[in-house]
Amino acid sequence: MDISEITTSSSVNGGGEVLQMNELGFFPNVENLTAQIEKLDTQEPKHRSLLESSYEVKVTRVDDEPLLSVTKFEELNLGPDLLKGIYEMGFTTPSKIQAKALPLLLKKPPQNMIGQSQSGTGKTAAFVLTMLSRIDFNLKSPQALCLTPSRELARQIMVEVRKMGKYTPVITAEAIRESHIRGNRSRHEEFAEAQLIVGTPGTVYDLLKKHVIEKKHMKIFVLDEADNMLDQQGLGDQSIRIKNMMPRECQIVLFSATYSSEVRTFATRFAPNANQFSLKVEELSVKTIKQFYMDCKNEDHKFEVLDDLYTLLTIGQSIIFVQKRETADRIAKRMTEKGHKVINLHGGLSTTERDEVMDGFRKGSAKVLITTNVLSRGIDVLQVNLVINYDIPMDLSGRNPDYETYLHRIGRTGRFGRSGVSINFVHDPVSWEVVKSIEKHFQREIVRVPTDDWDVVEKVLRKEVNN
Ligand SMILES: Nc1ncnc2c1ncn2[C@@H]1O[C@H](COP(=O)(O)OP(=O)(O)OP(=O)(O)O)[C@@H](O)[C@H]1O
Repeated sequence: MDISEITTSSSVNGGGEVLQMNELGFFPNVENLTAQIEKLDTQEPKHRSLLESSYEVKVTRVDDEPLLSVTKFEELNLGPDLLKGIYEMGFTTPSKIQAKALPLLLKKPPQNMIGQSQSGTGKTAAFVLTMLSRIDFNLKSPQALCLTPSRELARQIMVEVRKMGKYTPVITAEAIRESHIRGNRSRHEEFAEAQLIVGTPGTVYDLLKKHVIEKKHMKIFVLDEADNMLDQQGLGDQSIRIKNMMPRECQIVLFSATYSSEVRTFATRFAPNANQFSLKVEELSVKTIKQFYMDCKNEDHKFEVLDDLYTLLTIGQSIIFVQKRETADRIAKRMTEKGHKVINLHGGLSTTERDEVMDGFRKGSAKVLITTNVLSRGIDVLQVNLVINYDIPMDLSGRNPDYETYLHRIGRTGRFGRSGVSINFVHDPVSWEVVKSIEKHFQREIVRVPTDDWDVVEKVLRKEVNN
């Protein structure tokens, strides 16, 4: 392909335009950056409250009763012990997904749910509250089970469970690979009493099979990041096997920010007769996350740009996503050699190392985290105001965009109405085409920032990040 003239069949900037190679590489010259950024600024007011936010959610109900949406947590008939926990967490008002989904989730008899809402909008609290309110605290046996794709997310959800359930007598257990030498209590003892379990599918399946986790009293089964958990190429088999072990009357609750159409079809079989929440594709990306790209000349230049970015700019807390573990290790090593303080997390580390790295990042003792897709979903660190896609997320072929992963990755910033910035590094025609496809798919502009004018970059980022 002649990369000096790339024709896009359609783009959000207008279809069929011819994009000229610029002086730095292959990529189009954005005529007036300032104008572009000003245009972005007018798209959505900053810090719009989530409750007031304009995105539309389509609700498909299993019964004909009018849709009840609450404005206060008190309207949900939760026990005073749960309300106390919620308020202590600083949750004064339910978010949109909580306001609409909780009345359906808490219904008696229970109904299944396939829930969707944008990243960082409070889906966790919706299913955690449901799990906690379904438990009979007098019965010391597993009653609520939540599966997640990563140990980091399982641990994070458990923190939310323990905060929310602080004033309840709930007994909890994490079903993730063990990272410590166990004390006197065996896993058998721990799980025999645990009422609410959060874990990853491999470990949960193992514990169910060995009857360490008893299943007969299970009342609610939750899949967080459900599209990922049902993915037939990945965790789908294990999730299905686990679901088949649950009692028939168990409530099935699925939540994610994304569902491809195939996965949604499968989800409706997995959770039959479910109330469904769905978002239009153009509503999927959070408006307070500004999306940029930097056109690098080649793979090596990407590293130079990264080094410059962290040398010349003051950046708060940030996550750099790469496609492979080896890249994470390599970039971390090179950044450290350049004097940057970075940490690195991927599936090749031991569980203890993973926990230490994540805990350090959450505490803020480390500001720059280099990682793979293992942390692309669900991780909630409110201070993260910049996400860098050092490698653009692509499918296994390495040529096509992985739209869902893109959305989840950039969703690690801009949590719960906060503003955030994402920067995509493009370095060849494939990565450029992929970024253009992503822009077109989500119908949200991805604006070029230069790699050679750091004053402009600083101005742009400072403006967005400090807002
Ligand atoms: N009602 C609320 N009031 C204030 N803060 C809230 C409320 N609900 C959730 N939050 C906070 O918002 C942040 C994002 O919530 P959460 O992690 O549940 O998002 P999510 O929708 O699950 O995102 P993702 O799709 O990335 O997993 C968390 O820090 C959470 O504590």
